[in-house]
Amino acid sequence: MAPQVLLIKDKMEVRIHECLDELSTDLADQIEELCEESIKDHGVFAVAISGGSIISLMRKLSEAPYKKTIDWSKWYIFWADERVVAKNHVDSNYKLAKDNLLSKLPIVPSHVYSINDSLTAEEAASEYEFVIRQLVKTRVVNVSNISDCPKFDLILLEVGADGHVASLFPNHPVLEEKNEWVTFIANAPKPPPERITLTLPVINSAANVIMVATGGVKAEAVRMAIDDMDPECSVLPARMIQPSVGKLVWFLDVEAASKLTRFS
Ligand SMILES: O=C1O[C@H](COP(=O)(O)O)[C@@H](O)[C@H](O)[C@H]1O
Repeated sequence: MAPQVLLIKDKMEVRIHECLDELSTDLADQIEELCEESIKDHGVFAVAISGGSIISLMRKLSEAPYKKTIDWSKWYIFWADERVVAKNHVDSNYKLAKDNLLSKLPIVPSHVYSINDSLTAEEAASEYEFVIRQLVKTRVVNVSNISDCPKFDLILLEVGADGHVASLFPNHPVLEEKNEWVTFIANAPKPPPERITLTLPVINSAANVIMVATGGVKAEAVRMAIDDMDPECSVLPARMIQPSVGKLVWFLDVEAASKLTRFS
């Protein structure tokens, strides 16, 4: 069954699915389409991924037809955020993606830019920003036309039940960071406390952002991120994702969409 599609603004679309299998297929179709556009435009596809259940929702990419039809040699993988733990730790976003997705795809190993797990949070954030800066210089990662920020071809985010995305948590000073591309926090309200994250200006400079939320537990966060709100209402990180030039597409299941006033 085709998803119900709501067009909220010219650059924002919400796709609501009856079941997770349908959502996964639609997500894989959308990623393949964006990948083809990017490769046609500038020869590569630079993607930042997140942790959480979005990784299992991306699983169709490792199945037919996508595994054969996608040009994996042009993919460059980054992380929107990482927890400060060893790469083989159960909380590592790298481990989650490696075990459940990347190990099943023919991505060139040297195109996988994971965050250094042998450094402090501060050092790892600054090293990751340096790595991205080098890749912007060589145009593996594009640069924004309106700021000096990197312009990832796609950033994939999952919304937490509290409205956080990447490691940008509600009411946290990290939301104010305007200068760094990558920063760190030491006190995340969700464990583990130490994390490294792309900042809001970088996420909002992407050519495309996909936000995923599934399950009734996320319905309130989704409502507060998408519905018309009183400007006095506290601003949720998920609502602060508004690409300046790029496109934003939400992938929801009916449970996560259930509190949206526009959804019938
Ligand atoms: O901690 C994280 O959480 C989000 C997803 O939130 P969840 O509570 O639904 O698991 C994830 O996307 C992010 O990358 C991560 O570090």
